Amino acid sequence: MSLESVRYRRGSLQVLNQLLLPQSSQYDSVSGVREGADAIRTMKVRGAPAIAIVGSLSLAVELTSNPPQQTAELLTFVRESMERLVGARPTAVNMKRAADELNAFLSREAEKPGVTVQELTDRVVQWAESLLEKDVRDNRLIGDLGAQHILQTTNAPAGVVILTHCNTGSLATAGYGTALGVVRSLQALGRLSHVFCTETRPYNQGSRLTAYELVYEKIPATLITDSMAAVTMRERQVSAVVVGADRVVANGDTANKVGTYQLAVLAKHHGIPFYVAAPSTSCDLSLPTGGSIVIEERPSQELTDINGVRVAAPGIGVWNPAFDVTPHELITGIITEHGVFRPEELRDGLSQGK
Ligand SMILES: CSC[C@H]1O[C@H](OP(=O)(O)O)[C@H](O)[C@@H]1O
Repeated sequence: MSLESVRYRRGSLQVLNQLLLPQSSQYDSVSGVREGADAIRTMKVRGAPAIAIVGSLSLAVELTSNPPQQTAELLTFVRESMERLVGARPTAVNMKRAADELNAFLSREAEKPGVTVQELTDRVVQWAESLLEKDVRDNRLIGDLGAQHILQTTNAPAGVVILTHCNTGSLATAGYGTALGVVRSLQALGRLSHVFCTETRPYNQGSRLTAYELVYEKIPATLITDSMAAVTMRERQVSAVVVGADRVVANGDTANKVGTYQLAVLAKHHGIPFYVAAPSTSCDLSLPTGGSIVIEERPSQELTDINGVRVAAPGIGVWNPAFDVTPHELITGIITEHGVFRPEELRDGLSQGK
């Protein structure tokens, strides 16, 4: 079984259908933007960085197979395609950032004298392709910087114990992962004792995806239910909680998988450091606080049903937000590819890292 969420070569994009994991490892072809948006909306593909990468590559494959003949047509197609992709899932900022950056890039390129529509199309495709390598590079930096920081600030002579939530590994990114990247770097240093991963109801990214990644890489780990987080922190010598992010805003408030906020409250209560691991592509400094973040609400069946079988009482009301916002006061540090910052240092830290 493979841990690659995406398989891409120019003109061909395949995504690992994460709805079928861990039972089966099936790659589905994505031939264009509509299929890319559907794969994101249905959560075949998920994870803030992976959403932006698959969305952008779905545009690249469509442009490769059906290149516009006029520059004006290209500009309109790219703008409308990115709007469609951004609309697939609203909370993670990565796809919106990619859309804004690509539209700005293309506008600048289109102003250059004598540039042809084919040259512009090629530059859009190359721009999308560059996201793959950049994401893996960023994740390895996040992993190494986060591991070093945790080793320097925690006393864990027998090895570090990490509690993590949702899936933030190779299945949520182009590879290596963010919070799971920190786990991988600690493991590579021989300084990881154990990982506790939460089930992460209702989509079960923890039991289906993170557990799959940890077993695959023979990283010592234990699956717990979301409701076991408090007793695990009290009785299992957790050194640090490390989670991912879908949108970190200017004051450090962070939207992440629902259940993250309560982990932060529990970590505070138990005196355990709480870290958000996220690339700068998951940061949105245009929003001053987390109150402005749109929280996606998903179909009630994702909560009431298991494998298509209803387990909740018929007729009960359902609230199924996919994310919650952790206030910056509960966050010890934000681990980025530019460094580890306290929430109040984030804006300056990112601007200096550019
Ligand atoms: C590497 S960030 C992954 C981030 O995205 C997940 O959300 P979803 O599975 O709904 O796309 C979750 O919030 C993770 O922390």
